[in-house]
Amino acid sequence: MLISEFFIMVNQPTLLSSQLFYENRVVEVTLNRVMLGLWKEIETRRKRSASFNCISKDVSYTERTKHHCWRCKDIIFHCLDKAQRQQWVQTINNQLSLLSIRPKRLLVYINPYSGKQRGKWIYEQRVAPLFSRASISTDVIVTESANHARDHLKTEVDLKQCDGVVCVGGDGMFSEVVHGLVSRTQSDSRVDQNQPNQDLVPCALRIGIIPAGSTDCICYSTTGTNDPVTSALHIIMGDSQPMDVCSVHHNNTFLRYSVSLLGYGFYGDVLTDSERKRWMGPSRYDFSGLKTFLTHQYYEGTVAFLPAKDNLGNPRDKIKCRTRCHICEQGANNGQLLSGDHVYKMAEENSDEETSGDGVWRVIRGKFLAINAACMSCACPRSPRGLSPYAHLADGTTDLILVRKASRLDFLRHLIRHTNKDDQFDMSFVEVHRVRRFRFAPKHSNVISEVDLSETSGKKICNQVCTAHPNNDTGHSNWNCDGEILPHADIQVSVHCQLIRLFARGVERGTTFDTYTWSVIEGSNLSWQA
Ligand SMILES: CCCCCCCCCCCCC/C=C/[C@@H](O)[C@H](COP(=O)(O)O)NC(=O)CCCCC
Ligand SMILES: Nc1ncnc2c1ncn2[C@@H]1O[C@H](COP(=O)(O)OP(=O)(O)O)[C@@H](O)[C@H]1O
Ligand SMILES: [Ca+2]
Repeated sequence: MLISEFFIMVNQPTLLSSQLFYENRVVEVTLNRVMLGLWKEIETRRKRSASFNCISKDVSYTERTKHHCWRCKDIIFHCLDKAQRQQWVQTINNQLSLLSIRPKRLLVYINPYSGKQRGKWIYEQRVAPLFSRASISTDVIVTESANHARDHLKTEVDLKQCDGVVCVGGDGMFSEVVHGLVSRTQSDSRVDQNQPNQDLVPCALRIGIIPAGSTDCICYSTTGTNDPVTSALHIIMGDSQPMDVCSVHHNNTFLRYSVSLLGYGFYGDVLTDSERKRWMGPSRYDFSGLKTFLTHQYYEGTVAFLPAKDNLGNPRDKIKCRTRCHICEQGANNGQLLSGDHVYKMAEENSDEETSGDGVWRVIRGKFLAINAACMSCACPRSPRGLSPYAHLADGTTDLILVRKASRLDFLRHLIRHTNKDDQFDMSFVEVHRVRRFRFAPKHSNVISEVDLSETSGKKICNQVCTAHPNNDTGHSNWNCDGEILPHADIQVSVHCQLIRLFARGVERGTTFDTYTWSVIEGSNLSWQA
């Protein structure tokens, strides 16, 4: 069982301090009140972040390693006698019983078809042994169909019987769990999800993600990596990261929630095409991405948005969302989602402003290759800085990225910048706004494809992909909502600040503070050798 997170805080009151043996040396080990485990020894100079865990004869500890990954390691302390051992075990157990942040009972959903279909293996081989080592009991459900987890959470589960919900899979599986938990919380509180301006009730249970999917953007953006063991250790340590959720409505009817990407145009078309190629696994996105890029379709429509307050920075301010982010704290204090009725209409002009109860709406009309809303950075292995590198996990805003009609070459330059350190927003046809709400209305006429076959050497490929393009008939794209296709192009979106919490701590800074962080885990049979 993981007892606590331990910090080296020299002035904290000491609960227990003894000389123990470690690797044939005498070391001074101190346990302090604020769950402080100071392995004082001569070796504090080591300055590694770690947490240790007493299991059987070993003390195991988790250690932060490279690239935001955490690992479990073992260490053996030897006591002078049984009495000393008993004293340590007793004191640690007492501390353990005081910790309520660490989950003891988890409900686990595994999507066996996520990503490369290794979800079950990953859970059984890499995660379950750690949970059992930390004395966490689990109810494991391998899903049998899409929406199995969502519907189970919505209607069947006694939420009081568990301390958290874990999903093993990709962003789609996480989205299922979010829908189940958020909808259940609203129906238990008699809140009507169909009202776009309704304040929603935050979910009580935290959600853990064990990454096993195709994109794993939500896991990567909230931990800094897509490593299953790291995610398991964040769950065991009881980390908590609040997260914003966007609600998506069409004509005052609730459609879906979104926590990462809402993308119309390019990302909507990539998803629509890729759904027919699920058999290809994660590489379906590369194939459909190339195909959609060659199609070079643009869409006409009107975007209206309510800008965020100034104290929440802007999408190009270079302030990254990191553990204990102060911008997210501001967002929570602002109470970003203000209630009340807001009437706004789409302007016919290219750009306009409309006033409503809680601020000035801006209206922009144009032809767009992509309209993306990133409620978090959307960092993932394909794009390590993400769609909007300075977006925040829990500030109550989303970054609205408008990519206007541009040449294919310019669009390629823009896309490539998602994969390196260059600024993808520093281009004349791209604009980005930090917003609390937005609305999109497509132009109700067929959009003519901009493809000029004569300008590309890949004429033949281009010809094929254009004729096969899914949306040429309607002139509309689809919205990609965390990897699910939305049935309507005309949507209203509101951000709900910190509606859910994850077993994560956000992306950690690589500062010396982190390297001083220690934790201790304990097993009931702690038996140090005399
Ligand atoms: C020429 C190089 C172009 C490279 C462009 C790379 C840009 C990548 C940005 C990715 C943002 C991803 C945002 C997350 C989306 C996921 O929610 C969604 C569903 O994931 P999953 O459930 O795991 O399948 N994934 C996608 O929509 C895939 C987008 C890939 C676009 C190439
Ligand atoms: N047992 C199942 N059979 C089929 N589809 C499922 C099952 N369980 C979940 N799903 C659905 O699979 C889709 C993709 O899941 P996800 O875990 O995101 O994988 P990937 O990252 O590969 O897209 C989601 O829409 C989810 O609702
Ligand atoms: Ca946000």
